[in-house]
Amino acid sequence: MSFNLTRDDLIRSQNYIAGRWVDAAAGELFEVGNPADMSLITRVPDSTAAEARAAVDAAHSAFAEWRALPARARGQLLKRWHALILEHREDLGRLVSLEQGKPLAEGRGEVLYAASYVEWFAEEAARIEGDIIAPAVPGRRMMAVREPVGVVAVITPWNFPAAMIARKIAPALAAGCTVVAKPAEDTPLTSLALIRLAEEAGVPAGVINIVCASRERTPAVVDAWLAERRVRKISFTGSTPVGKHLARASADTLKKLSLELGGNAPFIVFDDADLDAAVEGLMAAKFRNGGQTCVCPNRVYVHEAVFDVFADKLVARVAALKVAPATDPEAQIGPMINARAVDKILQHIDDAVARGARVLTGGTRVREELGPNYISPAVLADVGRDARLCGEETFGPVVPLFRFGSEAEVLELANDTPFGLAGYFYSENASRIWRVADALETGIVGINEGAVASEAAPFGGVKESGYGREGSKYGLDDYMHLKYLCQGNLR
Ligand SMILES: NC(=O)c1ccc[n+]([C@@H]2O[C@H](COP(=O)([O-])OP(=O)(O)OC[C@H]3O[C@@H](n4cnc5c(N)ncnc54)[C@H](O)[C@@H]3O)[C@@H](O)[C@H]2O)c1
Ligand SMILES: O=C[C@H](O)CS(=O)(=O)O
Repeated sequence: MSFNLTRDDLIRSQNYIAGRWVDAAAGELFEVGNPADMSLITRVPDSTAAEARAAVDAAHSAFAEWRALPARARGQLLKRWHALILEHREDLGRLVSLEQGKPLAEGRGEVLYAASYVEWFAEEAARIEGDIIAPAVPGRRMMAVREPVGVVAVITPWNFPAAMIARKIAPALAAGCTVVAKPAEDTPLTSLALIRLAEEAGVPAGVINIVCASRERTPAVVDAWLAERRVRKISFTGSTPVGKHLARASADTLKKLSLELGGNAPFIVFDDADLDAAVEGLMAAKFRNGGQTCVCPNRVYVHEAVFDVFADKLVARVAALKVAPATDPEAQIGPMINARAVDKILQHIDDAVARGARVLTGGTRVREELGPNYISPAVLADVGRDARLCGEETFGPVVPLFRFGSEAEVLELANDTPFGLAGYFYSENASRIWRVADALETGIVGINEGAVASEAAPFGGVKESGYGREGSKYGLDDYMHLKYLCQGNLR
């Protein structure tokens, strides 16, 4: 199956600034490749601070009119955008899989996930309300109103090229903010296509602006936004080191921050768990996007009484996973995004084995006739607690199994990380469920469930996984601030 789109104009190769598709002033480009076979897809502008500032000029100029538009009118435009995304979901799904590598079924699924955020905030726009406050003294009226923060800089990762940018732009626009966006250098095309559809939906010029930049040029583009007082907020999804950099660098202008950062999710299987459900939950949580998600289990703790049975069940399922490019309709594990990712995953495996771990299945390069980015899904047993993968996100199809004895022991292990995004556990004991759910130091907890993503839920982390929440009825708060109005001298 080819990746021919029915609308090939959805493959954009320019920035979108002030309602115009434009090249970078210096005309420089960088390549966007297909991780499945390293072929060239297209080239896009390699922007500089000049393009970054032009985008801010456009967003700032558009802000007053956009925020003055009634929120329900903004919601109507988001609904039109949502309808266009659904109308083009096949093309968009193919574009996701083409540039990111995930199996096409996942690419299609991601587009629907992205669309669900646009729909959710189209509806939330109508519920932007404030409070009337009871005054303590006569002749006074008091209220709290919610206002958009202003121009928002959106910076997104490569692993969900549709959902992550939709999860930011939708609430920003619903709130009345305008946006300057920079997608990940590995996967800019889906973002450009989504913004083409927003343009078609009638989102006014300057409300959304997107500039592309290579890995080398990205710091200059983002630093220009960090220095801009007119940029009032940064909404970032990506690694914790970059998130920390943005937090430090935005301090001079005290920008509002949303930081959706790295994870190191524990996955705990208690001796009272439904083991078949736990295996299926782990398969769903771990191997989505080939293990390249921020909420993938990174450490799997199995009670010693059920370890061998669970490991056997798991290995049977993992060994059967099909590694293939997205063009293969039976693909379950696609290529990793790039060589750096493959190297890190293999280093984690080698380090664990060097410290005594046993490889029960997988963990090697495969399908090399297709390209260098394919790894067979791996299950490791008896991994040492000093292994690198205990402290670092593997971000790949590797399941390290650890034995544990008591609830207290495993909770100490699970929380022994600077990260706190997601955690999962399987138990059929009601009292234990609430003890463990309370004790896990994460922003998200899957209880007898491995697939927790939902636009209706507040998504975000604690500790060094960042702060802020995306999605849910709380999702607008990150793009608004409260203003207190006090009117006196009333008779
Ligand atoms: N919490 C979440 O919702 C979530 C979602 C997806 C990915 N992630 C995390 O993102 C990481 C993987 O994504 P990634 O490799 O794209 O992360 P990354 O931090 O390398 O890149 C994310 C974005 O930041 C940009 N960037 C990189 N260096 C920068 C710099 N010095 N200054 C400004 N911007 C810079 C990149 O170009 C990209 O657009 C993982 O840690 C994963 O856990 C978190
Ligand atoms: O990789 C990070 C994503 O936010 C995971 S999810 O799709 O939101 O679950």
